[in-house]
Amino acid sequence: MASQKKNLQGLVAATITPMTEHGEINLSVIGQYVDYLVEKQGVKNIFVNGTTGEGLSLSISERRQVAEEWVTKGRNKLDQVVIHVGALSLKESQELAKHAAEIGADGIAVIAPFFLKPQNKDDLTAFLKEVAAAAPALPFYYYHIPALTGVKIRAEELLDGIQEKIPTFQGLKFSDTDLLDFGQCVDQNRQRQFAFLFGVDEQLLSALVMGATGAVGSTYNYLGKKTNQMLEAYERKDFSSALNDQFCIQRFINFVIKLGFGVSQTKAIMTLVSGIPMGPPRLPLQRASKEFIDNAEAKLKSLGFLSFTDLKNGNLETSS
Ligand SMILES: CC(=O)N[C@@H]([C@@H](O)[C@H](O)[C@H](O)CO)[C@@H](O)CC(=O)C(=O)O
Repeated sequence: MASQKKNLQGLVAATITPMTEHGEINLSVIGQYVDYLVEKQGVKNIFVNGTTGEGLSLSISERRQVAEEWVTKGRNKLDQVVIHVGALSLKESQELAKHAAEIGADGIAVIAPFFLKPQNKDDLTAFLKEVAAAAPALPFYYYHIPALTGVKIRAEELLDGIQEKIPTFQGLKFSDTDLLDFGQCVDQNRQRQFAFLFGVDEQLLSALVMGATGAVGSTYNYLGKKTNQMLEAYERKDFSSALNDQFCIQRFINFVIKLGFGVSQTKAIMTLVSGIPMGPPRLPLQRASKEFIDNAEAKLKSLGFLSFTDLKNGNLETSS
């Protein structure tokens, strides 16, 4: 059984994997990154080696090193460190799950294998069960991100009876806009103590209404403070303030989505806002353009997310 840890709730930053200019993982800035999240953004939970962390673009050895560094540097500073251990190979996924347990992570998460795909709920459950069994003392989260995996099995369907198959099942990270599916996951599992972590940052307020217990996302790296403000307003039932905060966050995300927004752009924005060099993304992703960074910076400033005094001398190498 999973050890009784306190529930994962509130904001969880989907961490970026810092890289050197030569494209190697850069562990040397992770300590600084932990302090930034805790002190500047008020974010004390992290999700490592997921989409934002380019987990699937790293070698197994790199994933182990990155996970270990976050756990080590986060000790006594972070509340929970969840490691994404999903992989196409069951064996690799099990190795990473086992490793996460050995290094003292607080939980593991797994996406659906996306090349030779599970055809139905039973196939997917069978895969997840084998991974979870490799770390029997760790809380297990299913990471639902159908737009990227192409696996469209509804989360509601997957959750039906899952704890009988996977005793360590602890919750769902739901990175999709289907609020019917999300709402039904919550509704049908009210008697269970699952964590329902929403993964579409620009729609978090709607998901809170639907019963989200927390959120995992890329923007909490640099908009954590603003999003925490929204969560606090929601908690005290000040829905008008919460909506204003969500709209403000949406204005930024809407703006960058129109410019073209993904992991590369997240790395550039985080470098700009935190001053910690995140480096380039790994191929096939390309660096964010200088034009994108200039526009994003202007928008951050106009929305009050960044002032001139906040700007550090981040390494803003760009493609042009
Ligand atoms: C597709 C994608 O990357 N989605 C992000 C969101 O945080 C997303 O960047 C945000 O909602 C802006 O659209 C997260 O759900 C991903 C995530 O949690 C992860 O990096 O594992």
